[in-house]
Amino acid sequence: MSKKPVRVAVTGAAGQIGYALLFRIASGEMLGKDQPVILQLLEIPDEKAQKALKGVMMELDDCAFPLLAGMEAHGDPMTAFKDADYALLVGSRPRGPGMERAELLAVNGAIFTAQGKALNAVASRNVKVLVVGNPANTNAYIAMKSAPDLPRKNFTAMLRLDHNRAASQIAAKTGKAVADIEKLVVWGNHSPTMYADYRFATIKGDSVAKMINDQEWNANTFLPTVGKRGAAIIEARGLSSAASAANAAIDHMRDWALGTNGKWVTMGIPSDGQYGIPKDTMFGFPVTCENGEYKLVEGLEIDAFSQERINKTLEELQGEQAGVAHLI
Ligand SMILES: NC(=O)c1ccc[n+]([C@@H]2O[C@H](COP(=O)([O-])OP(=O)(O)OC[C@H]3O[C@@H](n4cnc5c(N)ncnc54)[C@H](O)[C@@H]3O)[C@@H](O)[C@H]2O)c1
Ligand SMILES: O=C(O)C[C@H](O)C(=O)O
Repeated sequence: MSKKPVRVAVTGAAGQIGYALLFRIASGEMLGKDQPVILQLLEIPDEKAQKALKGVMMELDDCAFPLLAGMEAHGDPMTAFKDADYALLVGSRPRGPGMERAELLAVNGAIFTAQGKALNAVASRNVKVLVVGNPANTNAYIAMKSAPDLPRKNFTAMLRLDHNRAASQIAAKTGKAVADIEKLVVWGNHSPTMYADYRFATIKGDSVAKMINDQEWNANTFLPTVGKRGAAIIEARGLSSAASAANAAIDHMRDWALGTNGKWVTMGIPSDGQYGIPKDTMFGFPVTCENGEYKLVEGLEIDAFSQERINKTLEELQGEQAGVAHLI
């Protein structure tokens, strides 16, 4: 007996990340090789964008994906999000060279007010929402606050690209396999203030911190490399990350839906006050996932260096949050 299709809404479906994302969702990489999907694709109600969306849908058709049970093109979130079980909110403007992500709030923030309201009105009550559009943490906060009838825990921000980047840097430094890295976390904001923390990380049971044993490398190479990787990619590509971002979105949603078997991953989630992070702050935390729910890893020791880094990224997030009060 095959599973009933689930409805997956993706915004910005004709953009860079959308193009790197949709085919992997339709192939089963996000929700499993036994889970049929109906794609509900949202683009701006502009002739050129809708035409580009139709082109993407033609290519999806031409892949003859067995799991693609249906596809819809939309220009209005109120129809795009109807009965959505999953919503990947990518649609928004990317930054260019020399910009900080927070500068995008002026053009992107209001998108997430409207889309949060639409999710609140028409999506499944159990909808899992991932905000990718930058600045992701604050846009996820806006969407969550615009959807008062949906559980707060349904709304998340993408810190998984940062998590994957940190793991890749640690693998390179230690010469070990990236798949063997456990108990890694990236705290805070998807911005250069993020705090990639390998103090608890292990590789086949051995401490990563002890393997590396180099606080200077940690503070002056590892942290800035991970924190500024987005800008480095824009500098190199001339465009912001897309395939690696799509990959992170797949990882985030797959783990949330199908579980992590006890492995820690990083998700941007609304704080309930743990680690001194004020309630509702959309913050990168370590979580494990099981039965479609994430669970915060609590009780981790926060030393003076870590507290200083966490305070810095929290202060930045609180500033962004204060700056969008008019959008909620
Ligand atoms: N959180 C992360 O780790 C991460 C990683 C990479 C990119 N991003 C962000 O993701 C966003 C998208 O990046 P991209 O490279 O795909 O950009 P892009 O410009 O290639 O595509 C964005 C698409 O969104 C559409 N769009 C704009 N406003 C929309 C709206 N209100 N509703 C629906 N669609 C809308 C545009 O028409 C466009 O097709 C940017 O904000 C970028 O900064 C975040
Ligand atoms: O850096 C950007 O603007 C894109 C994205 O957030 C990234 O981290 O690659």
